[in-house]
Amino acid sequence: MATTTTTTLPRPPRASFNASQPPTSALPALPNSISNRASTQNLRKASLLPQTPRKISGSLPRPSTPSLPVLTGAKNLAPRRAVSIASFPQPPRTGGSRIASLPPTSSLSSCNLATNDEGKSLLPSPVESPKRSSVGLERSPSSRSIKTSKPKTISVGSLGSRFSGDAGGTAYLSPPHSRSSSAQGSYSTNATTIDAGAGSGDELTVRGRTDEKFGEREGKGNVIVSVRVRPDANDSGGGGNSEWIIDGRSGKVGYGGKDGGIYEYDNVFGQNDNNSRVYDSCAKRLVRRVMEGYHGTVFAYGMTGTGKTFSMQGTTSSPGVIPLAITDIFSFIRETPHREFLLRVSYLEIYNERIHDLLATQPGGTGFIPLDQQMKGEEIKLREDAKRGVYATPLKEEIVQSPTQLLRVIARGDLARRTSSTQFNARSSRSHAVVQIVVESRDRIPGTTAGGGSMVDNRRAGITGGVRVSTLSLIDLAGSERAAENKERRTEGAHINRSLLTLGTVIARLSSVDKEGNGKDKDGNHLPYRDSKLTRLLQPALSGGSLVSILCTIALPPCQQSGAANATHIGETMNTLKFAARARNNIVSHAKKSDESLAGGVDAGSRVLLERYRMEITELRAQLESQKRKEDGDMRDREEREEREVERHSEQLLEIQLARTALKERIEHLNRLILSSKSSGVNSTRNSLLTGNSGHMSSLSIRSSTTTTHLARPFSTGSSVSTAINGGSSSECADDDSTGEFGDGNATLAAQVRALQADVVDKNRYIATLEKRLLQARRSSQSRTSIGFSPPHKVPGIPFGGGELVEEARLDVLLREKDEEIAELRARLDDKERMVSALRSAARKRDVAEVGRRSKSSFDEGGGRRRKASGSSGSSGGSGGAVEVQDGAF
Ligand SMILES: Nc1ncnc2c1ncn2[C@@H]1O[C@H](COP(=O)(O)OP(=O)(O)OP(=O)(O)O)[C@@H](O)[C@H]1O
Repeated sequence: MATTTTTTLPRPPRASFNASQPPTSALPALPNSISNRASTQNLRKASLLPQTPRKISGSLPRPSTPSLPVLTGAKNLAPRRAVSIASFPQPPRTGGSRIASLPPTSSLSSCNLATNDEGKSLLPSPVESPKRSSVGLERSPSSRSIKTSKPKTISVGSLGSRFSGDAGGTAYLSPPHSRSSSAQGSYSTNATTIDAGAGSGDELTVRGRTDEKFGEREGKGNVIVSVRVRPDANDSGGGGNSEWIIDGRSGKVGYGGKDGGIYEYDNVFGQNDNNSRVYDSCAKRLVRRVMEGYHGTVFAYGMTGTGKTFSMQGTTSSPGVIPLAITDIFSFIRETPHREFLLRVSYLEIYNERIHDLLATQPGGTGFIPLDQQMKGEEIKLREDAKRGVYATPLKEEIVQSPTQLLRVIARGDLARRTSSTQFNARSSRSHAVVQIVVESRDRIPGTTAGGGSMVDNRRAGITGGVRVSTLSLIDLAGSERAAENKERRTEGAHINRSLLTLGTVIARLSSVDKEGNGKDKDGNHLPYRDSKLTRLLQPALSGGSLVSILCTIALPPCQQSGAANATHIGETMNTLKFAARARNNIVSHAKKSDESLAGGVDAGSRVLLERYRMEITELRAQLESQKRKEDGDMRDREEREEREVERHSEQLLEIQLARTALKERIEHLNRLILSSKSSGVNSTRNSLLTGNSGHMSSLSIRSSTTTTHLARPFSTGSSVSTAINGGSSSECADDDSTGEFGDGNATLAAQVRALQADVVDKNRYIATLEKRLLQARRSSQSRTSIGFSPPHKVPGIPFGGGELVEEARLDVLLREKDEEIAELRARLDDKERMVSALRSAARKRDVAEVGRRSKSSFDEGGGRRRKASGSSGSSGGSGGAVEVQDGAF
């Protein structure tokens, strides 16, 4: 996973290791302390040296020389700073590549062995019988035999006997084998040939390499105890530690001085062994087993400043057990596609016998809760139940999905962890810190009994595989400090020491635990797990339910150190070595793969999270589906409603269409009416009657010419308009209006007047009709508007109902046109009326003139006759004139 975490936590630099100041701080003395050489020997016999008849395979190739190489201390080793794991760019992949890049491990990292002139060891040899030691330990079928009181004795000559003997020390062979440690006899694991499923259930059993010539089976066991020697920053390599034996090949560490002894471990790491090698040998297999379903615990033990935190956390350039384990966890997940995993992590510390949640955050996730506040709040307690074992509650657990995320979470916890400056470590951990990674896993495809369908189908059908839960605990213990200067440090130190002492006691008494596995020793006394929070928390691991790897760190006393400080340092180092030896001998692990809990078989309260999530997902899915069904139903209803709406709208549209068509037809009809009234009948006929009218009338006629062009013909000047002076019906006039009564056209004038009057009446009637229809059209338009039709779909750019508005607008335009037309017709009627009155007055004048002319001519004719026939004719003419006047006054 190519993630990078480059943030360097603002952690104060760790103090450089001061080799000139021996770490006189003490781990609590083991119950069986050794005070003198004799007692050392006894101790070896009694407890320190492997008490089980273990078999160190004598058949393994031995180095040609038994002499121990000199421990070459780190020359001018620069002080190193322990950095939080958050500062690691990305933990390098564990595996072959890393191992290949490791610097060669010294085949035997030890101090100069004190030898005599003949080259014989001057070490106070605990060897009692080379024969016994060379044969090694015989493994008993029962792991309990490991705790027999038979002491294991090892000759110095046997050191390194299990190694190839590469003098150059460049070939680092398999780490020393582990010993049997299972009560059921299924404990020792081979690095590559574990068959977890074989044998008794899921207990680890060894499948390969049972050849007895190898004696004890090679491979790693359920309990691995390793010792790591921290490089001495100031050691010039001059051999100041000549009394110490550090044999990485044989896994032995010894002290040849007073109260010394040699102890054997699964791994011994010297100054050249880096964190990567330490992880590979101590924890890699364990981590993989945890991923397969076993519980696993790794813890670092040692006095202050010896490198516990350095080993667990590491540095940017040399990541420790925790980041490397995280990398491996995710590698495993990647390599196991047929299973699905859920990881949750918690991080607690035990400080002054109180548990603090290092991941606790304020409500709402805003910031870390200071530990002081936590102390005031609800106390975190340890509880125990059959399923979960011992656990702390309430404790925040975070679900993590990537190595980076997991590293960040742990880095956050590191920041909150208590550290203080001690005499030997400027940033000494003052608390025991426990990272717990809970791994839940299950098969992606449930077994064939599950129905064989797809995973989704099976889940839908409620068929699910079981969930396996395992826990990896990574613990960095606090280092003790005896000579604390201030009170706070002393209080801390007292708590630390007490808990470590309890741990030592429990481990020491594990050897006497009865086989029933009830946590009591042979005398029926309970082991004092409850005497400290640390041992209580470690109880499941120490009592055999888990794979265990213990890394004990020591620092050899600086060469130049002497006196009391040196003695204290040596004493503390020996205590660590004894603790490690006891742990190795006494802890019995019969770790089993945890059961796969089936959803149906587990009550809701204790149901594993993965299963709970799975159930929740199923429930949510069901909810989603029912919601979808409901939504589909709603959608169908809505669609039906919309369809009905659309139908209604289209019906309404149709109605509008029909109404519009009807309106159009009406308008066309009106137009036709207007046109016909303009183009034929009244106007044309009657206007034609105006032909020959006097010129001054033309101006009146022109107004009508917009619609009747033939009116443009001017009246001929001097033409007379005839009037039916002599009576006669208008019809006659109409029939004969072109010639007039007198054949001179004057008679047509009256006919014209009549015709125009008829035209006016006609037009008035027509206007009334138009007005009536317009009124009707307006009313129907208003009624449609009030119905409030809305078009089914909104036309973009036109507001809702825009189609109707457009239609309305068109109708309005038409109505306006009609109004204008009516106004025009009225104007024309006015013209015509004026024309009629003008004609009338012209006719009157003409009639008057005509009457005058006729009177005059008859007068003239009467005077002549009177003159001719003696006559008195003047009176008759006057009467005649009176008649004309009467006639003329029509
Ligand atoms: N194997 C090592 N190689 C190089 N430097 C080391 C090694 N082990 C420890 N150191 C250095 O020694 C110093 C003390 O180490 P560390 O803090 O890990 O000790 P510790 O055992 O955790 O102490 P404490 O119990 O006080 O917390 C650190 O500066 C660390 O870098």
